[in-house]
Amino acid sequence: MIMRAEGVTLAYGRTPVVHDVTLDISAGGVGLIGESGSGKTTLARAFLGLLKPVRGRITYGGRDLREVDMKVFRKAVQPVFQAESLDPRMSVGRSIAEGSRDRAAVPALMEEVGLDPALAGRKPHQLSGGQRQRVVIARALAVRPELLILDEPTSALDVTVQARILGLLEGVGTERLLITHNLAVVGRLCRTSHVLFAGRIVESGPTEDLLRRPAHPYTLALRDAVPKLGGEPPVARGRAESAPAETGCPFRLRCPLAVPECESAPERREVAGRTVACHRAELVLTGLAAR
Ligand SMILES: Nc1ncnc2c1ncn2[C@@H]1O[C@H](COP(=O)(O)OP(=O)(O)OP(=O)(O)O)[C@@H](O)[C@H]1O
Repeated sequence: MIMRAEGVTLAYGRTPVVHDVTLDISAGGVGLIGESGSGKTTLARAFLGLLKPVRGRITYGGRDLREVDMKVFRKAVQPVFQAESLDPRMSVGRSIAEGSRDRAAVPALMEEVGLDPALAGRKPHQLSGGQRQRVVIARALAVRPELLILDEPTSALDVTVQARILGLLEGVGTERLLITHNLAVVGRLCRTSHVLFAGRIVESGPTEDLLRRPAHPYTLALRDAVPKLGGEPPVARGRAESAPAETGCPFRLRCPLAVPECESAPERREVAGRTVACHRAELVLTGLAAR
């Protein structure tokens, strides 16, 4: 295991937005899936050491992040955010060399991510969106990190370019935590996935199982939104506008299967090889819920 969140609660000021999250970043890729505002980026920031938990802890190599040498950590764990994060005034070659301070390595890195080294002198706006995203990946790889934390690395790209970037990431081999609202993306890159709703993990398990047979109605709604690659946020039978419930199951006001029992918060429990927080998981698994 590379990193771990143990009972982590994260807040901005006094407002908690991620609640009691426990998850391991282990080999094979880990996906964090949820719609806009579910807390994915907030959790990514905590894994990058940019936001401190108000409860629980984040560990790296088994040690609390607060005790880890940040110089070592900052190289080992690299963010891959959207290409808009590139400095517009800097040539892409300089951007790539920024972390490693090794200009000589730039051509090889550019080739590694499928970019012509002749483009090194260009500014980001002189490249296509897909090329810019490759620059962001090359910049992260320049320091030979142990783990990449990828936040919606392909959502700004059209579907064919998106597929090529996913192919590139598949080939890179560095361990990854991948954040996305798109289940199809984690299907390619992550062995294990966690589904986040309103700052809580509602389902965790092998990505293949989550995609094939979701156990939580929210995962089901996300999965059924998959054909709209990079498209709109998922809807659960037209009730997507409802705010999360403050008591009981947070999804219950949007859930087509909600019953009075859902007014009490469901415990996380093991069902069919995954961990799910839903009173109705067995019903979802039978497939009846999809009709
Ligand atoms: N700097 C901030 N200050 C206060 N609240 C914030 C801040 N950043 C995010 N939030 C709030 O925290 C919650 C989670 O936001 P977060 O950006 O983590 O979600 P997300 O799942 O990554 O969404 P998206 O896919 O849109 O990026 C939201 O309610 C958001 O409004």
